[in-house]
Amino acid sequence: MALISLDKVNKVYPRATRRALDSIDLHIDRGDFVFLVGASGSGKTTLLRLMLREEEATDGEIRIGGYDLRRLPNKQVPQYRRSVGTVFQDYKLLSNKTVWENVAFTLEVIGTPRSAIRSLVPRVLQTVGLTGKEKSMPQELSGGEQQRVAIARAYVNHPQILLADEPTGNLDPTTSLGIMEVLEAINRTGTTIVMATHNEEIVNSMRKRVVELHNGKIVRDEQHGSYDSTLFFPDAQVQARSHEAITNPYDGDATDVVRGVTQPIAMPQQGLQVASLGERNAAVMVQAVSEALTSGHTDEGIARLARSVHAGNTGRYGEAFAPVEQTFTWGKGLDLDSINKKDHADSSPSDASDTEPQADASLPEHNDGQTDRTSETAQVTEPDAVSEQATEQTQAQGGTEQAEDPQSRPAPPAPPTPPAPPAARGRHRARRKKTATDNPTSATDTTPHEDAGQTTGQEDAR
Ligand SMILES: Nc1ncnc2c1ncn2[C@@H]1O[C@H](COP(=O)(O)OP(=O)(O)OP(=O)(O)O)[C@@H](O)[C@H]1O
Repeated sequence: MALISLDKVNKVYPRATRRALDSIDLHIDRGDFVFLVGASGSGKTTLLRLMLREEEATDGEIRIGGYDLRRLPNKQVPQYRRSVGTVFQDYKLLSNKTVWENVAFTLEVIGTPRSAIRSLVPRVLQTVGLTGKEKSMPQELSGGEQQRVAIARAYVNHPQILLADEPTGNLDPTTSLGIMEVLEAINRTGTTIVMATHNEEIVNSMRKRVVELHNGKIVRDEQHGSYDSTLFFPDAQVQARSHEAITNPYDGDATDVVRGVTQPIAMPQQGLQVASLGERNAAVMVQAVSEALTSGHTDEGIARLARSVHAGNTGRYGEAFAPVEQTFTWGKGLDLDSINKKDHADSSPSDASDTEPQADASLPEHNDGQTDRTSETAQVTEPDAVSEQATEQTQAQGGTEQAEDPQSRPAPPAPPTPPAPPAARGRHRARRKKTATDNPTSATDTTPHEDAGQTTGQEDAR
């Protein structure tokens, strides 16, 4: 039975003149990775909000992970949401807490002991490339950094499902690549991911299942799909790009579609001395994602995306992205040596070495075998010692310090001019949402969620 089942779902917002969702039938199996695509206003966010039970369907059935959302009493909604991680473009970080505290708070709410939190938070932050930013407040972070905190918070409690609404919106290609690396690693731990996106390069590179919405209806549902729909925009350019996305880019023939299917990673159990369910979930998840990112196994989709980023592809719509060489890389990241090697190795196009880690990404030993579980409501603050240690570690690795000095980098090549979109595709033009990057106060003004994966009302009582 599918983990996510929607049957004949309609959604009509109050005062709306048409259905935001119209007779949606959608079934998603456990462990799937699904892209939701479609023009602005086609219903992607509405679909995600129904799955989170932020909105209720007007008609139809929604069953997710054993919960019947149409009949779920409001008092059980927070419990349901604990099994769903969310990464939405408005970040939903706790504006009055540091980066450290934002991640720690999520762990704290699921019952992770303080000792484990102290051990886990640095590892989580390292995984998402935020070592050294522990003491920063959300409003002191860039949009990409805020998004990474949101991802860190979303995955630490090992959700069954992760809903992501344009998690790479407004971010440069390299940062987007890092986010996709982490999402792909999370998916390989068994978490089902549903991600709405306008990012053509990501969809075409990853070759996951693609569900396209148009005026609230599902008009396309393809395994290993591409971004472009030839169904509604059957012009020659769209058709050619769609064919190219599936059959050609960079690494051979269509059989790569099959090779590109991600293999699940074993969730590590050994060597972890755990005291509580919350601690076990968080520790296992953090270790699994870290190992997925540092294992040397590169997912084919991520490798294609890395090559696409390296090639300077900015997507159909040619957003003015910063060049790769000027962008702080994280996750496995890209480094110039690998890129240069790749340039000279086009004779072996399936080589995925672009995405090898730049530095020793091995994690510190996990030594939190303590069982001194503290009160679930204990305030977890950022230990200076750990923070300083993390900063020193970053400096030793030449991480942020080096990357933040663009002067030391060679001048980047000018990115290629993207093709102008055909007139018929105007409705699919990538849309810039207003985010914390555009308006520094927007992240801080966001209404918090009620549960652990998101902001909860509990922190207000602190
Ligand atoms: N709270 C609301 N009240 C009334 N109408 C809404 C509301 N939220 C969304 N809509 C409408 O529902 C339709 C679907 O919107 P939705 O945000 O789901 O689209 P989307 O595909 O996510 O768009 P985008 O790509 O721009 O984020 C649109 O016509 C929109 O105007």
